[in-house]
Amino acid sequence: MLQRSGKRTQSQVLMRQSSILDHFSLTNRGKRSKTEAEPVVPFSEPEVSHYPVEDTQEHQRRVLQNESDSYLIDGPQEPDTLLDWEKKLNRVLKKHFGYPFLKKFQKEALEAWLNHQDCLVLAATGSGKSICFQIPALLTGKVVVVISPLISLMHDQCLKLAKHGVSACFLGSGQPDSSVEKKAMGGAYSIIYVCPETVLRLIQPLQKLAETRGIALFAIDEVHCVSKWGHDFRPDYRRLSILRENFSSSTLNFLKYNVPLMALTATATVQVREDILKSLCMSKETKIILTSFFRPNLRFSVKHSRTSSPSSYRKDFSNLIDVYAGNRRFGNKKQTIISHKPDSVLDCSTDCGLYEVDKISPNDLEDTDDSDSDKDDEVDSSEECLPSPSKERTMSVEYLENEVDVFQSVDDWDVAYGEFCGQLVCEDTDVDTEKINLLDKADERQKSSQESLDQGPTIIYVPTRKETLSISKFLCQCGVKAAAYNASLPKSHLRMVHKDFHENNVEVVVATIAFGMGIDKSNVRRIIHYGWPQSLEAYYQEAGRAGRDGKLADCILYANLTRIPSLLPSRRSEEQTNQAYRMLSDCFRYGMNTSNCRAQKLVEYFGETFDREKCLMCDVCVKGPPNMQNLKEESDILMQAIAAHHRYLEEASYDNFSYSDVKHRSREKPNLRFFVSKVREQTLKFAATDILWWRGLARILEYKGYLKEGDHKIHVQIKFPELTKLGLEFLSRSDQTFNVYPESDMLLSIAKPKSFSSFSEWGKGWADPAIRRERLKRRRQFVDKSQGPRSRSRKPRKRKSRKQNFDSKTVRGRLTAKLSIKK
Ligand SMILES: Nc1ncnc2c1ncn2[C@@H]1O[C@H](COP(=O)(O)OP(=O)(O)OP(=O)(O)O)[C@@H](O)[C@H]1O
Ligand SMILES: [Mg+2]
Repeated sequence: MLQRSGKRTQSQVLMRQSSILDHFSLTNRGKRSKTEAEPVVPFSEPEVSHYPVEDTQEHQRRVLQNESDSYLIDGPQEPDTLLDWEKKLNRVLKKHFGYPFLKKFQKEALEAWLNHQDCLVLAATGSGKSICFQIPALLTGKVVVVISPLISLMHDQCLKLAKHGVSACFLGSGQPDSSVEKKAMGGAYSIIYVCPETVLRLIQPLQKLAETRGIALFAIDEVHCVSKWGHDFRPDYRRLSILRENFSSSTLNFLKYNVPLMALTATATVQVREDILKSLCMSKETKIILTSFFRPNLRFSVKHSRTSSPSSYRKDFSNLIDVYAGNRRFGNKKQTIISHKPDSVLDCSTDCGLYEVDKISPNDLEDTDDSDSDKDDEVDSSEECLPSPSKERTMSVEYLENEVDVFQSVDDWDVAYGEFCGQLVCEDTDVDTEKINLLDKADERQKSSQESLDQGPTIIYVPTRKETLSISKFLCQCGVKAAAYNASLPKSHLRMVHKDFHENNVEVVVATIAFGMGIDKSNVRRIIHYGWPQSLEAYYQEAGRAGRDGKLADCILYANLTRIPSLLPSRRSEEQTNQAYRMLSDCFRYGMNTSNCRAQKLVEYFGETFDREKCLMCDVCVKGPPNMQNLKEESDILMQAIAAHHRYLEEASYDNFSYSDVKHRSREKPNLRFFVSKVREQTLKFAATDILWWRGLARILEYKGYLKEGDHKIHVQIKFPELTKLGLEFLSRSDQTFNVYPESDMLLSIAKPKSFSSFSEWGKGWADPAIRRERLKRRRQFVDKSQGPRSRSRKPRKRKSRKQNFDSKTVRGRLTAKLSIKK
């Protein structure tokens, strides 16, 4: 029975010196003989129950025998054993995980837990956060409840634990499977993974579990999902404050201490951290364990690409194709790339280079479009690649809308519940500690900047579902074992791709963000982002799938650097939209950066002070920044145009721009393009300078605090520039130099002025006074001629009327008119 106890204050609780014994005081547990042989407990795939429900007690006894270190469970403990808990930890670590020692942050997290403290662990992707919450179960024999956002993640972790001899189960949010759930609540598993929706439903049974077997810890993994300011907000995570309320010593009188909360993430900005602490009602004494987010073995780079067509694919993936398909392409072309078990849903044949999901019943397809009208012209639809006529549909590009996966859904697989019984297997851990240590040294990293990568798979992240199919199809046609992964594909397919990926049967997974969090495969060698990510949090989280064995890995972002990225569609409040724009803007700036070490930019984004000068491996560190340029003249002229328009300097000496019609036009909010047209009009020298270049300069000026956004909204790139006070000061200092590194878009506009111009040649011509005069002259002649009898087709007349419209209404039209009047 659960009883309410008299209230005990937190300070009273904290006054008592805690000891490890407090954690080991088990209830309802019979003593066991140390000589008893360890049972061999079979490991099961999800949804296979090996123990009938009534065997729960017996099962629990066996689990405890198998998993926990006897001296920790059975008293009485000798004093030296208690003091030397580190030794015990190391023993558990070696026995179950095969690691020689704990990392510093892991030890700190465990110390916080031993002190009954809540703790927030912020550590890099792949640093080993999971062990922080897994070990308490092994040390105490109590249960650890882990709240996790995805079935796939929970499944993978249970599977790993089973191999490490730890029993675990996962409870998704689908139809409850009473047997697994009941056994879990009866204490049959050492670790229970549960999605937030389900844990909210299970509060009472969990309270009972806390009284019987005991709950050592609530771990909230991927805790950035709590925050509205994060990149992966889940409303159900926010309701997890219920854990603090319901598992505190003041609510449950059998508890001496609150059940500690351990929250963990690899991607939380300072704002997100504060939100987490508040939203989960974590205690004021919460220990914050902050380790470096820096991953010394990841080689970051950004490349320009249109990322939109097979011609871009050919160019951008040629290296990848060489790496994986080099031999196969020129060797035995007819070989079967993947030989699967007969029931596999995946098949890949090089005959047509197609990796297709075959014979998927319509019921399996969710959120996909039935019509074939949504054909993608860019995708090769040669006959052999088309789905065979069948009542059952074949999955192919034609059936997918150009939809996006905005977040990873909890039920990303076709299983909702699973149980895994621990059986120790000796596993080779891929972690090359020596290599990691080497890569932590600057000179070794510098050497690695040119090194080629070891063998291992690649993940390509794309924004839309359609691209997952078109790119994986393209790669398969080139002989690469590639698979698509997006939330609209059948869940059985997704599970199979996971399996094949982990078993090294797939070389490249082309995925939306649905294949993000929790992918813990040690030897992923490349993470390619093909298109702008929506935030640096998401980018770093996904990039973190690479090089988890500590060896060198590439993280390449291909993006169209000439385009301002847009937000992917999603339901957002106004506040969330602003935040989403802010995050996208940070991401855009990361791509535009040409002068700062990429790794430095990334870790500083998460509030870390980068303690070394550079990573020495990223594209910026290797190539070095471009030449610095003194852009004082260009900045002045742009800012003068802005200042003149906004009447800041109306009577001042900057009357190069005599805007008599400022008042008239002040109702229109002038954007950057407008000011650039002013500059072009006034200064012959800049008549042909591309808008891209000015866009870069405006961004730099905004970053320096000289310009600000004029419409008080958040844009990815400054849109309606206005001068700040600082900008006015800057403008008034004529002697000053303004040395800056041109950014990516500026460099591109210089390197390829034509192809990256967002003004047409026609438009550019209007900006050049000489060309404009010539054109107007020709137009007058044309008009004179056309006074006579004429026979005209409809099209030119239409064009003319559009032009007239343009002339009378738009800014450039007015400029033209003004100039022609002057003339
Ligand atoms: N003390 C240790 N010594 C060596 N390897 C370790 C240690 N702790 C964990 N690892 C290894 O680190 C890898 C990553 O662990 P884990 O999945 O817990 O990372 P994570 O920090 O949770 O990453 P993510 O943020 O991506 O979820 C695991 O495969 C594990 O084998
Ligand atoms: Mg993790």
